[in-house]
Amino acid sequence: MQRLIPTLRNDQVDEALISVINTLQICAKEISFRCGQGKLAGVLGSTLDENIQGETQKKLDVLANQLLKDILLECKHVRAVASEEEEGIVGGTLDGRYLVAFDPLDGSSNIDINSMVGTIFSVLPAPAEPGAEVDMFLQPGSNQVAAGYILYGPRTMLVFTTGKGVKMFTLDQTVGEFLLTEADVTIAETTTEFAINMSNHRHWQPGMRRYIDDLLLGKAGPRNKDFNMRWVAAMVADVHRVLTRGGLFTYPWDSRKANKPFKLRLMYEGNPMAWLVEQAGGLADTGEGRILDIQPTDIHQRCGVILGSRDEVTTCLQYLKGSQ
Ligand SMILES: O=P(O)(O)OC[C@H]1O[C@](O)(COP(=O)(O)O)[C@@H](O)[C@@H]1O
Ligand SMILES: [Mg+2]
Ligand SMILES: [Mg+2]
Repeated sequence: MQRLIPTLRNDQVDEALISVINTLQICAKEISFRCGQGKLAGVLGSTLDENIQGETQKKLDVLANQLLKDILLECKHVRAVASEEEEGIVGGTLDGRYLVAFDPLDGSSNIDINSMVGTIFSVLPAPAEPGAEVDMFLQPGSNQVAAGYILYGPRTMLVFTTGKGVKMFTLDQTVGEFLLTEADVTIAETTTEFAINMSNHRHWQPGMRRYIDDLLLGKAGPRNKDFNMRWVAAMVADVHRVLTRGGLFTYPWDSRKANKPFKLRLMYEGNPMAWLVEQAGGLADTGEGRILDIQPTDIHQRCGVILGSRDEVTTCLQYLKGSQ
């Protein structure tokens, strides 16, 4: 099985970008080890702090964030990093060619129950002139040069794209290396599986309610087929399932909080996952357009997410537009 660096070289990925991805896989092994240790290393539970998103930070959120920051900023090709857990950006090498945005630990509520969590990353080009201001990060997802995630599950996996399809690597614990286990991931066009937090049903827009209600009617309803539902409560694991066996994943608009109609963050969750899904032949939309086309105005902004199997996403969008 092929190792990470030779695979990247085969794809003619730029050496500086290879170095950034290599740095990310070093972080991944360290975070994977800490997740595996759990209580043995005293890393479970919450801190007394809240992050910039107003959410309680878990000890592992803080630890993973610190590790990624420290290790990435040592890479001379990294100009700056932006994290879900940091208010502003953190500068690195002033003439570094890349910017890295990350969700250090996605699915934090799963940490203490020993369920799946992951790290999501997005690499953007830095502007030609040296410097490090927050505005550099405000680029649409279509500008990404690499994006992916590390899933800390029963197996630790590194999944990414550099614009040449989606590749999956599995961490071989015996040699401590990521080995290529899926060279060209493709999402089936049709599916009978969906993922949504059903407890928010009463807060969705009417179109989304009608779409999900029709899925639940199965063979007895207008869709004329039975659907299965899954919800891991970690986008990284739900998207991994979609990439592996198809499906639709959505965290749509909801009316619970007037000032926070969306939950998922564009730069750390929406964009990297959208690019992966598109590279695997699927669709990724906000409900009003392609996620990758959004021009960000804030590094912490949130967006609606509907992604996965092409035909199912298209059908969902038709319900939202009231044409179904
Ligand atoms: O708590 P809910 O409504 O099930 O939301 C789960 C969603 O929240 C998230 O966990 C947010 O990620 P963080 O753990 O990084 O805050 C997504 O990964 C997931 O899809
Ligand atoms: Mg997250
Ligand atoms: Mg997180």
